[in-house]
Amino acid sequence: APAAPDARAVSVSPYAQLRPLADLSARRLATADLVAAAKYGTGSPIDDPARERQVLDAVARQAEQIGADPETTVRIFRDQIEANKVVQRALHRRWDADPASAPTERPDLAKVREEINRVNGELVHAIAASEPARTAPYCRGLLTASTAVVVHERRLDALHAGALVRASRSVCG
Ligand SMILES: O=C(O)C(=O)C[C@]1(C(=O)O)C=C[C@@H](O)C=C1
Repeated sequence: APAAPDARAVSVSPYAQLRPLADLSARRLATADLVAAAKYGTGSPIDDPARERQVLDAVARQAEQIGADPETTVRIFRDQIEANKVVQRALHRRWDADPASAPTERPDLAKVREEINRVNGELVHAIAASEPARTAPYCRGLLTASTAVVVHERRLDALHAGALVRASRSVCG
């Protein structure tokens, strides 16, 4: 039988539930720079529907295993993926316009995906543990605050800050 959701979630403050979610989203978004560099100049498209399917199937399974809602989890992950693509597209445009700013080393996409998989697993848990906060009427305000703190702590530029907001679009509700 699937394990019950983390019982501690109900006793952790709503802000303390959303904060790790925002931080993990930012960590996942940081991988977009590496994916963009891995694909740049190789002809590999930014959009990889087969890989997206894999990611969404895996997180749905992981959510079920811990007794969390797979549909909510998938919905939130679709936004994580969209946000990742926002960053990749912007970087490719920037590098096309200014080749001197393009990366000089090409990361191994398989390695980057291993990191993405690790963050995905942590995100599934953070989504599950934040259920009370995500369904609370004050979720929006706390999410905005969490996002602002993460933007500041991680010194995110406008591109990544905007993408982080995109990533959290369907967290509340
Ligand atoms: O793994 C990739 O190729 C990525 O570009 C990352 C990612 C993701 O966010 O997981 C984003 C876009 C692709 O369509 C597939 C997956």
